[in-house]
Amino acid sequence: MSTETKCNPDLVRERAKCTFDVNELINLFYGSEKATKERRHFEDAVLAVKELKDAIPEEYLSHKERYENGVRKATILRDVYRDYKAKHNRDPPPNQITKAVIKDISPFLLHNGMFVPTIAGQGTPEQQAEWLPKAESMQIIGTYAQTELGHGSFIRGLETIATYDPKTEEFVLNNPTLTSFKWWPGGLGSTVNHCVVVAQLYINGKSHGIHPFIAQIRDLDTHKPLPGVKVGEIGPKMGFQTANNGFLGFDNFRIPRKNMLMKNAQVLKDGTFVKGINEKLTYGTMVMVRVGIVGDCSFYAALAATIAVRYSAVRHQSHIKASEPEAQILDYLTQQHKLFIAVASSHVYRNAYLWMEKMYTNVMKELSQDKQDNLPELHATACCLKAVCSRDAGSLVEECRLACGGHGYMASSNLPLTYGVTIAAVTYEGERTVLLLQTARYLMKAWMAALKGKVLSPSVSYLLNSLKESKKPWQNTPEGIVKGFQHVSFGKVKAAYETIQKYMKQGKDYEDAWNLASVQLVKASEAHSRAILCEVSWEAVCSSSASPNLSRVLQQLAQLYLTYWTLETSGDLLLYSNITKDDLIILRDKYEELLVAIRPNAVGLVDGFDLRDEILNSTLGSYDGRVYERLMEEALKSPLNQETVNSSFHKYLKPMMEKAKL
Ligand SMILES: CC/C=C\C/C=C\C/C=C\C/C=C\C/C=C\C/C=C\C=C\C(=O)SCCNC(=O)CCNC(=O)[C@H](O)C(C)(C)COP(=O)(O)OP(=O)(O)OC[C@H]1O[C@@H](n2cnc3c(N)ncnc32)[C@H](O)[C@@H]1OP(=O)(O)O
Ligand SMILES: Cc1cc2nc3c(=O)[nH]c(=O)nc-3n(C[C@H](O)[C@H](O)[C@H](O)COP(=O)(O)OP(=O)(O)OC[C@H]3O[C@@H](n4cnc5c(N)ncnc54)[C@H](O)[C@@H]3O)c2cc1C
Repeated sequence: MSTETKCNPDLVRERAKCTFDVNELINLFYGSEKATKERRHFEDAVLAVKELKDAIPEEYLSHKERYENGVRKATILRDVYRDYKAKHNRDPPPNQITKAVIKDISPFLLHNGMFVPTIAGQGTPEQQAEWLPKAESMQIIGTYAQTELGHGSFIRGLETIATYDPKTEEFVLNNPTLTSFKWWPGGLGSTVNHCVVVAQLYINGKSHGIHPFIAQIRDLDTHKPLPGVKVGEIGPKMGFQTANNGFLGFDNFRIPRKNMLMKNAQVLKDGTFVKGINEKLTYGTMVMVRVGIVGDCSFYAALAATIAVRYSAVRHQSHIKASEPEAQILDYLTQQHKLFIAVASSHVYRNAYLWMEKMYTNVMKELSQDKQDNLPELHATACCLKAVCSRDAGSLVEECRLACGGHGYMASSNLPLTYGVTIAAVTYEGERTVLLLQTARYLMKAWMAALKGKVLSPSVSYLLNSLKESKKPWQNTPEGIVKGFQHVSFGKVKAAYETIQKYMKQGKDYEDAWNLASVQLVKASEAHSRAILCEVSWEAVCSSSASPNLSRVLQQLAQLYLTYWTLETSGDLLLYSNITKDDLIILRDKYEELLVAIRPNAVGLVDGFDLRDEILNSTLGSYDGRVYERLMEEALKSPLNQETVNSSFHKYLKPMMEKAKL
């Protein structure tokens, strides 16, 4: 029997309506038919491992049990990765199967996501040769320990100290205050035995800024903290329950000189400090992860959209016309307005990620040739896209959850957990406002260069064009809208710059003027991000190799994104571009037409994300649409349903009722 015949009939009908080839979309989204095959093959291999299946839903486990189950599954998953590599002589293809296995966040996320990359990116060839084989094969497990109780954003203010002792050729690590304790690193709580510690380097009483050091913190056999190490877990959070975030403090803890990662700056045996070519290269891992987070945002938007769109196709409630049966809630235009932007945004973030990945790879290549010219552009762009995509993705996931009504509030919908995980990215790897202000620094410099008629980097060259060109009449085309967003960014950058100048003319120094203009600076960075997202995604759609049928739908999605944000930010466009009220009315109508045009393909579009049921992990979103059956099946797994009468009845309820009779 085919899967289709077991499906909810609404979903069968939806799939029959689809005007494009879903497999073509899947292959386009993931790169190629080969990439799809390899990814699915790997996912199959993981899901075939019986031990990775959970007996009961994670939510019924205690904090400790949940962590232990997470570690158990992460180690099995690690074996599957290793076996795949041994068999195929290459890493497994990019995939999201960890989400099907760990459900929440792996206690190894920081090992793979930051510990290994930091050794690779910040270590000398000798250090890489020493640490990488051990780390990659999991002989040692590590994390990235930077944030402290007192400082996360302002990393120059970190208080962990590494004092060089030339007599023994060692660094002495200390956390002199409570606020200097490391706080947050994933896996630190109970999992890792090593970490990259970011600390202030002192030589002969002189500070040399922050640098990364490798420290072994637990015994490899007993796992006990080494003498001089105080380490533990920070407790339950809004999400990330299995990430095992921890705290760490050192008391005169010695590590050899070779444990400072010295690709950028070095400390010689005699204590001579050799400065790197650019001290900000020490922040390299964060830049890489910020790029990766844009890709993650695409995944989370796709996951939430898949669940909410499928559910909305299955769910019937009320009537559009009294004479007709109860409507699928997906037929309400308000529902389409809530959901289709999540589908469209997932594609936008995916294209932005691929674009950023190219920029990242180019800059890394240039850095290996000691060329740094494009590093500021990479940093500025990664900061603002990470900031804007993570916040937007969080809001989209929450909107999808709300769009599922009461059932969206069930843990078994997987939308609450997904929200907790998605929204965390607004804060980690650089808090949103702080990162937008980094981009604003870059924009102010670009603006000053533009005023002097200098050539600007590609991502900000529109500032120069907008400065040179007189504003042309608004055009209600995608290209016209992209230009409009560039005008908004131009206008906001100019206004923020002029506000700083105004305060300085009033006698304020630059720093105070900056702070007074910072709300505008943040808005300028947001507008710059929106202009990039619109331009990059529209160009990607126009240059795609999709068939005419698919291309039409992808263009509709991209236009939906452009139109949605035009309407959302119409005040800005009225202020800074030549858009008129009439143009906005035309675009409002166009937006509604787009929702109606996308509607028949809604289920096909989310099927095109190719997220299997195990990854969705949702009663509401599975491929077959057996929503109500699954809700009931999951409810019956509650421990409270494993007994007819709970002991609390005899202990509390009955005595209470009897007391009440007296
Ligand atoms: C291609 C990639 C492909 C794939 C990616 C692969 C994997 C990733 C995949 C997915 C990701 C998902 C998960 C990953 C794993 C982990 C995530 C989970 C947990 C999270 C971990 C963490 O949170 S770790 C801690 C992160 N902490 C921060 O982000 C701190 C934020 N703060 C800062 O970065 C800095 O303090 C600051 C930038 C805000 C300020 O620095 P400061 O030294 O004070 O600088 P200023 O004096 O303000 O001067 C600024 C000048 O320096 C330039 N600058 C700053 N940073 C950089 C940089 N990184 N690169 C280059 N230049 C930089 C800045 O532009 C200024 O220049 P001026 O010319 O204007 O002076
Ligand atoms: C789930 C999760 C996982 C994490 N994992 C790790 C990890 O593995 N390793 C690690 O080292 N860290 C980790 N972190 C820490 C994370 O990187 C920091 O929390 C983050 O960088 C924000 O720093 P903060 O907490 O100091 O926020 P703060 O800087 O204290 O932010 C608080 C408020 O102050 C504002 N603010 C701060 N500075 C400025 C400024 N200059 N201008 C304007 N406003 C400002 C912010 O905008 C924000 O509104 C994790 C955090 C989370 C939530």
